Amino acid sequence: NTPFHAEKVSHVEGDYQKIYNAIAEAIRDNDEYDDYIGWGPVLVRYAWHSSGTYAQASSGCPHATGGSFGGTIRWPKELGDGANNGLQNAEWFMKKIHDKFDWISWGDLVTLGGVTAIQEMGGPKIGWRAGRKELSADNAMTSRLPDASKDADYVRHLFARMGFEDREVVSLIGAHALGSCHVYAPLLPGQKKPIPGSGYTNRWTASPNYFTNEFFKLLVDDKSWHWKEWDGPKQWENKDGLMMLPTDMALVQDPKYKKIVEMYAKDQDLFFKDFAKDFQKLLELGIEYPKETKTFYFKTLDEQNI
Ligand code: HEM
Ligand SMILES: Cc1cnc2ccccc2c1N
Repeated sequence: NTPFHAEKVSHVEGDYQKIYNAIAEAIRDNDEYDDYIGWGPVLVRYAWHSSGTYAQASSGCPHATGGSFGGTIRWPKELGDGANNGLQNAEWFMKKIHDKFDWISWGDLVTLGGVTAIQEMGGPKIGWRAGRKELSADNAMTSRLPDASKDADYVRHLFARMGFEDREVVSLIGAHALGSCHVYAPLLPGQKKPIPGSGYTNRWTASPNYFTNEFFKLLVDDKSWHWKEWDGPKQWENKDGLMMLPTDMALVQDPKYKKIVEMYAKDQDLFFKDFAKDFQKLLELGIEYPKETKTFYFKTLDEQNI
């Protein structure tokens, strides 16, 4: 029940490595974005949001829908979904890359951006396959992405719709070691009025632009979590002013999720191995690839001495 068939592409790994390098250099050269968190985290969220609209075939809907295949997150209807607040910035960043490499499909570009960001922030190598295409705005998907105010049962159900089980859900949400939450999205160059973010606020982790298992350690080791006293949406806060969303804290409120959080808090290598597999699965939801399609593993800038 994969609704979309990837096309056989004419470009080779080296061509995509050039785009990887352009994205990676743009991340490195614009490090002041979002108070020096940089562009990495929002590009990861952009790739995840373009993919997380996927729904398996169900009694309600006879065939699978959504996912990253058509690059439909670019269309105002999908990008304008409240859950995507702030991702206009990622779109602005990626348009500048697409101007230089207009041969790549938007669906491939968005997911390649997520892979590049994870690897350039010290994360594991993520396998990536080309062949997504451009679908029109009437394929845009809304109100499929998760609501952060909910509990563990809601999270389990929402990710089951995408075909993920408990261990995959926990590893994927481990990406919340990265980046921040924003009442208003960071200003773009020349922008006067900020656009709304998710409405949550955050002081970030100690290393918001390095991919680590710190999210899990914070959940397990820190005993100071309490409800934040403020007039914004309910969220948790610890003694250092760090935050957790209700759906983050749900991962240690639910006994099954909690066992997995403790496992990743103790073993960063295991987290990296699982995340690499699960993030590729997320970015490829709903897509069938020709059997001879090669999986590319890109080199980081450091590995190329660039
Ligand atoms: C229950 C599931 C999830 C919920 C409710 C959720 C919710 C959120 C919210 C509210 C923000 C703050 C956005 C902002 O204000 O800028 C955020 C940020 C982020 N999310 Fe998630 N998320 C979920 C799962 C994921 C997954 C699966 C990934 C990736 C694999 C991910 C990656 C990120 C990243 C990297 C950021 C930081 C973005 C930035 O700093 O601009 N999240 N998430
Ligand atoms: C420590 C922490 C917890 N939750 C988050 C949710 C979204 C974005 C960033 C987060 C983050 N740095």
